[in-house]
Amino acid sequence: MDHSASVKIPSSTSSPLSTIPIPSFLGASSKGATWLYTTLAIVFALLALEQSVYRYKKRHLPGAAWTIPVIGKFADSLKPTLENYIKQWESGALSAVSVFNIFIVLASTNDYARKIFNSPTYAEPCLTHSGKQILRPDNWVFLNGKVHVEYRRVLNTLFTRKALGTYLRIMDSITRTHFARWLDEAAKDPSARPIMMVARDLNMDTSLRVFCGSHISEAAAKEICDKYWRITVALELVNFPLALPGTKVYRAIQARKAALAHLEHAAASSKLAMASGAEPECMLDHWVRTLQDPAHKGRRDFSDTEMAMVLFSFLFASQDAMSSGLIYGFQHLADHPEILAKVREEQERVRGGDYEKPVTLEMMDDMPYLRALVKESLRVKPPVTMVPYRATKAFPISDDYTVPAGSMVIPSLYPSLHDPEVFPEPASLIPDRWLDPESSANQNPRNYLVFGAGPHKCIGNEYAVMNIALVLADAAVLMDWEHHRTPTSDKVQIIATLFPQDGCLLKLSPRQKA
Ligand code: HEM
Repeated sequence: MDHSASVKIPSSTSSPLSTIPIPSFLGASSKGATWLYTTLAIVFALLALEQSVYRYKKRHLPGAAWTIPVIGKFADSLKPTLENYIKQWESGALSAVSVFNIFIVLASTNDYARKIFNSPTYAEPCLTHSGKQILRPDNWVFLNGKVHVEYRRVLNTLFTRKALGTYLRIMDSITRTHFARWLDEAAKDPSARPIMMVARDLNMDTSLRVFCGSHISEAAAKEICDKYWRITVALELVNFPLALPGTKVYRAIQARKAALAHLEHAAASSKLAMASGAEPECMLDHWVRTLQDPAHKGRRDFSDTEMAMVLFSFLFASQDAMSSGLIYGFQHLADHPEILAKVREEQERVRGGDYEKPVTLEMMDDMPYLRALVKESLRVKPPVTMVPYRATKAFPISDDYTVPAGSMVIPSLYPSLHDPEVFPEPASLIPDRWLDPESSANQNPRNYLVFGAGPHKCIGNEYAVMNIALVLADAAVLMDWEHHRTPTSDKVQIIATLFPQDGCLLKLSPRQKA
């Protein structure tokens, strides 16, 4: 008999339930309903838990009272703007956000920023949330404490004055080659064009030749340069959590693998060249030679992979920051002809009118105005606005707040560099503030956080200033450039570092001397 056709409800509920004939379709849907209600209850409980955890961690810090379920402020982190960051910094010395349930504490004051940089027992750099996946978790930059100090001690030998002198010659020659190409292109099409990508290419070419000299082929250098953009665009504060094929992080990891293979090959080639008694011509050669020196104290055995990972960490740390510094250097000089005139005056004095002569370190030492300009340009538009760290344990950052273990804790550099007490007219480009030893800028070196602070402070800071200064000095004597200003020239876009939104449109021509 088909029970579904006629259901008889017994008059007395005393009948055992098992005897009630339940239609098969109703049975399935009530099971489905149970599942549905259970799932909804679990989801609801998880969402409530998510909010409670967020509020528990945030405590009294400024920040949204509720977090958007699951994704939090993911949309903001995909499209970060300087305006939003400034709003966040202005909301308090410490403030909180959450993205994909990663709890983030932002520190805006100089004291808190320095405290994070200088508390290696509580916090370690994590670069971005996916930084370890892109760089590889065994990269030396993730070391901490004594092992980090010892590793860095060896790497410091790559930035001695003697080594910088060798690099300067390479930088000078690559820069001139690129400028000749820029001018050729400009002769064919004299319209103003964005220098964003050509400046990135110049920077990548310079880095690869300084690091690897002729141990890297043209084809390999081109492949690294072409693929590097995939790494840049993956450097969001927090990425989609899984590095699945097609995601930005996945593509960045593939680009890193390709770069590492070429850099390993370069390391092996340098070892062979140095063993055969060749003269050091690049950073790798300097490194191999230093390790062979009987007077060298410390580790001597670095595998090709380890050397490649160090060079990759340098590329990773410098490509975006240097490109940003260069582009704003060009834009600032174009927008301040009076400052460009002073740079040219100094070049004239130091180079004595001979613009073909390669620039030496001694000549650079004699260019204080140029160095002041670079320092100021990096202050006005610091390439890196903040440096993500991770709290390795509960971090009592202030008397009334402890950053929960596992959270991101981010020292912000921008507010210290735009503090009006230290830098009057903070948004204005005033190189002279660095030429007066008594100025508040020079009296407060703790505020100059362009290169971070503490044990992980940028190892390439002198290299960086020297390279940007050299490029701008060569540009000042070899080219004229006119900035085609647009409504977005002064607006900032953040793609890992800061760039003018319109890519900085320049009209280039060979220098017409007065
Ligand atoms: C304008 C250019 C540059 C800027 C603004 C810049 C800025 C920074 C900042 C803010 C940090 C984090 C410091 C901290 O956590 O305290 C850093 C770290 C680092 N930078 Fe740079 N940097 C630049 C160029 C370079 C260059 C050219 C190199 C290498 C040739 C380099 C290599 C590194 C490395 C390896 C670290 C990590 C150091 C460690 O963990 O011990 N940077 N940089």
